Amino acid sequence: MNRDDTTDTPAAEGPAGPAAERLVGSVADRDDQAVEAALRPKDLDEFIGQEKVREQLDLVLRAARARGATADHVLLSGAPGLGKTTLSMIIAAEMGAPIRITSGPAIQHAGDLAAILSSLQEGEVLFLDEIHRMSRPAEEMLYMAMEDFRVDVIVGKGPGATAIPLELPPFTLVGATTRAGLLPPPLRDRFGFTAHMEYYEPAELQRVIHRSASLLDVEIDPDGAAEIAGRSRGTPRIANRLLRRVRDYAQVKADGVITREISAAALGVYEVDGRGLDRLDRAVLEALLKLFGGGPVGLSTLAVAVGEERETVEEVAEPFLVREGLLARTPRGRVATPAAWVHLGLTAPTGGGSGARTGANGQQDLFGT
Ligand SMILES: Nc1ncnc2c1ncn2[C@@H]1O[C@H](COP(=O)(O)OP(=O)(O)OP(=O)(O)O)[C@@H](O)[C@H]1O
Repeated sequence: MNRDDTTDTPAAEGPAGPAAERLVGSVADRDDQAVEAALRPKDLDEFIGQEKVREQLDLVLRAARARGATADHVLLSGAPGLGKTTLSMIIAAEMGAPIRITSGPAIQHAGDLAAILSSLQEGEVLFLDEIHRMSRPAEEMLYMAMEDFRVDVIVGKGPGATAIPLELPPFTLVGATTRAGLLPPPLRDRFGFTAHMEYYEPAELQRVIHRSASLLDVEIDPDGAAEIAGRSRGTPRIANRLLRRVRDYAQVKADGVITREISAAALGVYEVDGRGLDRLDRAVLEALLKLFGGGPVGLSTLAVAVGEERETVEEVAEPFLVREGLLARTPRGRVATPAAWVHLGLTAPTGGGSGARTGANGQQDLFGT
């Protein structure tokens, strides 16, 4: 199948590749890792936004505490940087339990998982990031561990192999995934509580920025925070990263106080525009509008036009452009929406010549009639 044929929801940016190096990339870089620990909310009251998730989780944890029991297993899904790791640490803190952190790709053999599980303390929280990337044998071992707090350790090979049952202390598994749809149903069904984390509203990000600014001892006014929030792509990690770059600018070019003008000027230097698009996002949109009249155009052609790999365009630039309603993936190729023309300050061509107007399969009315 031609991959231009995709009309599905784009995947979140993956952990590797160009996404990891962008100022507006949602995956943590080295710099983020150094400061994130200091910025993480420590309990549910401090955790901003995600009201429903917080309310439901609060009930789950309170009930478990009242019963003197270990909390149910929790599955957190959502894009990178929305607070899954933070929430897992809060779960442990609220339960007064230690936490062990690992990830699906780190568990390649069932034996790796058996070693971790067998060393857990009673009530411990095991945070398994990217749980959808665990190996199959480990996944199957996890089924039994989650349900019966027991694993079968296989000793030996071939016909002589024997399974030695091993009892585990009760523990809480917190699984995190950017791709809940990739989890096999038997695994998904073993979580007692599942929460989907949504992108944050600008007002919530503004609160995140104020909180982080105060922890970093940076002076910021409400307009300055609003300006950063509007460019943070709904993601607290990006908001915190942009805040740090704006802080640098405010210190070097001004008196250290972050205002709307300072935020806009600083993020202008880093080529993050008013809506959070960066150089690559805008290059893709510009090519689509200026070279192809708004489309439809195939992904490969678009990628050549911007001098990038098609995977970079598809996985790094497009998800946000689609989410923002600036670009649509149609069976005939990529099409710019009216909002894309407005955002770049360009005028959509009139008449029937534009691909955007003549686009097929339900896209004809993108510009209205
Ligand atoms: N609700 C929130 N309130 C305040 N800060 C938040 C919130 N959610 C996330 N953050 C901040 O954003 C940063 C990234 O959060 P976190 O590492 O928990 O994201 P994640 O979803 O686990 O990302 P990944 O999937 O890449 O592991 C943290 O430093 C944290 O301080």
